Amino acid sequence: MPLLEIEGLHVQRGEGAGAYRVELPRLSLEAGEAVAITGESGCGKSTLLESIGLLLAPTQLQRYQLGAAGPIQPLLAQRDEHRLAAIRARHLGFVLQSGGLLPYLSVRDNIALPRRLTGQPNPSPQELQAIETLGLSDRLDAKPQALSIGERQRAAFVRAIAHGPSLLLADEPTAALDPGRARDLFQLMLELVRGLKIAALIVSHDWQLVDRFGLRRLQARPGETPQAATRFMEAAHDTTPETLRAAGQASALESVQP
Ligand SMILES: Nc1ncnc2c1ncn2[C@@H]1O[C@H](COP(=O)(O)OP(=O)(O)OP(=O)(O)O)[C@@H](O)[C@H]1O
Repeated sequence: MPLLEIEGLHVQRGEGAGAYRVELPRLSLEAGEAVAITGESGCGKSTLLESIGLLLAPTQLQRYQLGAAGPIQPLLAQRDEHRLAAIRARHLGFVLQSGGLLPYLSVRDNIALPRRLTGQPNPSPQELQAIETLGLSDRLDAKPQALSIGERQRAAFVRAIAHGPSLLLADEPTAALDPGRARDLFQLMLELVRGLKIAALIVSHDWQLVDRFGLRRLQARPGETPQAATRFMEAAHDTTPETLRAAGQASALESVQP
C-alpha cells in the first residue's frame, strides 16, 4: 500500500478574476520514494507544496491519505484545524524557500524545536548523521544570522527530518548551495528518504540533479487560458531529462502525459 496517496486536489491563490489555480489529479508515493516537482517560475509549485503541506486549504479534494496520519481529506472538509496542526507537527517536515529558522534561537535549538514539540527531547540518529554530513557540527551554537544562506538551508533541512516525519516537503532545498553541497544535500536527502522509509516532494529547478538521481517528476502543464488551472502531471516514462533540456522548457511542458 502506498505511503502517500492524493487524488483530485484543486487549490487556488487569491480570489475572483485574479485567482491562480493549480490541480493535482493524482499522486501516489511508496515509502522510501521521492518525486521532483518541476516547472517554470510562477507556475504554482510552491502553491501545490503548501497545499499538500496543509498550509493552504484546497478548494476540492477527493482523497489524501498519509501512512500513520491516516485519511486527511475528512479533516480538511471539517476544517479541523486542531488535528490538522497536529498532523503538520508530527508527520510533515518542511524545508521552505525562506529557510524559516527562528533568529533568536541557536542552530542547535532551531533544529531541535520540531522534535521537542512532538515529545522527543534527544537528538535522533538521522539528525546527528545529517549534521555531520552537511558540515554543520561547528555551527550549532551560532544564531542563523551568523550563517551563510547555504548553511541556513542545510540547517533547515536537518530540522525538517529531525522529528521523524512521514512526508518531507522541500521547496528548492538546494537553491543557495554550490554544486558540490547541492549534490551532497540531494544525495543525503534521498538516502534518508529511502533509509527512513518516508516520502518526499522536492521542488527543484535543478534538472541536472533531478536527472542524476533519477527522480520521478511531476511537471507543470499550464492551462489553456490564464483562468484555467495549471495541472501537475507525472512526466511520461520515455521522456528523459536530457530530452526535456535539449527541447527547452516550452517543449518540456508538452511532453507530459495528458
Ligand atoms: N495572493 C495571491 N493571489 C493571487 N495570485 C497569487 C498570490 N500569491 C501568488 N500568486 C500567484 O500564484 C502563482 C503561483 O505562485 P507560486 O509561488 O506557487 O509559483 P512557483 O512555481 O513556486 O514560483 P517560483 O518558482 O518562482 O518560486 C504565481 O503566478 C503568483 O503570481
